[in-house]
Amino acid sequence: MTTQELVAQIKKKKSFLCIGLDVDLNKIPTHLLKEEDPIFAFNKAIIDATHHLCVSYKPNTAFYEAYGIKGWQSLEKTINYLNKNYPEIYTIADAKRGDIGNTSTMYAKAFFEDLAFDSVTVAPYMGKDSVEPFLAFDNKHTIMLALTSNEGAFDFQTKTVEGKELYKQVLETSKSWKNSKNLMYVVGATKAEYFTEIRKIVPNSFLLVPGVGAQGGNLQDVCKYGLSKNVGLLINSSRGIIYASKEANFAEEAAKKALELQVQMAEILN
Ligand SMILES: O=C(O)c1cc(=O)[nH]c(=O)n1[C@@H]1O[C@H](COP(=O)(O)O)[C@@H](O)[C@H]1O
Repeated sequence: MTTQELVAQIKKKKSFLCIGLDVDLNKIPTHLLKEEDPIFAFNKAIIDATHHLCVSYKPNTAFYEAYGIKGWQSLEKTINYLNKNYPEIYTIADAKRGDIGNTSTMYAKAFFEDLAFDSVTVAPYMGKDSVEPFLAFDNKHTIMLALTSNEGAFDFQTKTVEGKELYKQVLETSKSWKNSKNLMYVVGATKAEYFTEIRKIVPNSFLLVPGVGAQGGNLQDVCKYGLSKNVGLLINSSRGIIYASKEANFAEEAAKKALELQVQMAEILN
C-alpha cells in the first residue's frame, strides 16, 4: 500500500488506530482453546469486530514464533485473511529485523513477498546496508526504531554521540539512504515530550507510535506534538484493546475499547 492510500484510509475512517495482534494463549477466552487454531480464531473475531475502527493491524511476530510452526501458520492465516477480506487495511509485521545485506534481503522477502505484509519493523543498529535491502521494495514500508517506548530507550537512544542524541542521528542519517521515501519510524507514546524535536527532523514521515494503553502513553499528548500535515501517525494499542474481556463477548468488548480511541481520533482530525 502506498503512503497516499494509507492517508486516504485515515481520512475516510477518521482513524489512525493500529491494533496490535499480540496473542498470548494464556490471555484469550478459554472456549477458543478448543478450536483447531485458537490464535487465528481469536484474531479473526477481533478483526471482524474492529476493522471499521482502525486502519492497521500489527501482529508482533514474537507472539507467533513462541508457538513454533503452528504459531507461524497462525500468522500466515491472519495476514492472508486480512489481505483477502480487508485489502484496505495497512498491515505491519512487527519483527524488528535487520542484519548484513544479503540476510536482510531474505528477511524482506519473508515479510513483503511470502507473507505480503505492507511493512516490517527493523532495528537501525547495523546501519545503512542492513536497512537498504528492505527499502528496495516498491510500495512497502520499512519502519525503523527511532525512540522506543521502553525504559531502556534511555540506555543508548538518548545518549549524546558526537554532539547529538543517537535517536536524532538515526533519523537524520537515514534520510540520505536510497529509497528513504519508504521509511517510517517508531516513536513511543511514552516519549511525547520528544515529538517536537523529532518533527523538526522528519516533518512529514509517518510515525508508528506504540505505548498507548497498557504502557501508559497518552493519545492527546502524542497528537499535540506529533501530527503532521498528512496526519503522519499510526497509534498502536495491543493489550489495551484485544484483552478487554476474557468472556464470550471478548470481540465486542475489544471493539468498545477501539471505539473509545477512534472517537478521540475523529475529534483530533476535525
Ligand atoms: O515496534 C513496536 O511496535 C514497539 C516499539 C516500541 O518502542 N514499543 C513497543 O511497545 N512496541 C511494540 O508495540 C506493542 C505494544 O503493545 P501494548 O503495550 O500491549 O499496547 C508490542 O507489540 C511491542 O513489542
